[in-house]
Amino acid sequence: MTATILDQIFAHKRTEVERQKLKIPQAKLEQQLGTAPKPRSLRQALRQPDRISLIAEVKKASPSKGVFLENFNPTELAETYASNGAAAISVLTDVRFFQGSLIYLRSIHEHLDKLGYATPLLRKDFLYDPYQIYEARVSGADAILLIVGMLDDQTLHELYQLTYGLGMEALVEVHTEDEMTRAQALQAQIIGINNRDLHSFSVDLATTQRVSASLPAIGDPQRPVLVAESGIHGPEVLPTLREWGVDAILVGESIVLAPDHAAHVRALSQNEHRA
Ligand SMILES: O=C(O)c1ccccc1NCC(=O)[C@H](O)[C@H](O)COP(=O)(O)O
Repeated sequence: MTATILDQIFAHKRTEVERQKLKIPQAKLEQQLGTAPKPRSLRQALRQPDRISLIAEVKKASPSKGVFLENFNPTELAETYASNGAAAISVLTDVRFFQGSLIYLRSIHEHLDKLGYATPLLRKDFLYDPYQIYEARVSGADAILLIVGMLDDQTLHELYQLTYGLGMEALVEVHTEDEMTRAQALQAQIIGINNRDLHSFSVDLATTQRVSASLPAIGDPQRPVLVAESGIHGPEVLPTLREWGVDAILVGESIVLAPDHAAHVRALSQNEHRA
């Protein structure tokens, strides 16, 4: 049987993490916690009564589509996002398949901090080991991604607890109704529904509507912050997503491919409506 790209990503991630642990042991990361920047709340940034918030992604490449941006400048891109209304910024840190880096996360944090932007940063990667949560925290992440489909319940629970224990928040990503049940059992406060099937890469926006059906009703204080992820091209879909109770969208490809990044970020961020 041939390994899918997702299998290859997971296999390589394990090698990468083990190699990294030899370079910088976890104990060393733990020592750095005292001087790491204080995390900002992703949840607060995303739940706005009058609009759908934008998490804009710093995405140079993807395993399904290859390189999007040849002249890729992560700090410049993040500045464009922050200055044009993005509520939060997702930074892909996977090296091999997305051409991302933890160094980008650190430099974006420092750059935005210098400019006075407090936009929360999400470490977007395939996280399965506590080591990666410490790495995220000392590199300036305010939140991390946990993909339910790649974790057993015990690991999911442990990583979730560690994340909040370190002062960060987790975007808990699901793609199916079963995964949503597991995210709800975790009492996840921020749930992302990925419209992209990570096995076939096919994208269907209706996944958000279908998979969110079991959440508490819109307006119920128990309802988690709901993020629709992937496959969002323009602001024309925002009214529909609003009807489905979506609080935020996570967008990468359509922003980095837009001829004018700033204009596209503004178009996706400025969608005020009556609360
Ligand atoms: O983007 C991919 O092709 C991909 C392939 C395999 C695993 C994950 C993948 N993407 C990660 C993401 O979740 C997206 O980067 C993110 O949701 C933004 O999606 P888009 O707006 O469609 O770039």
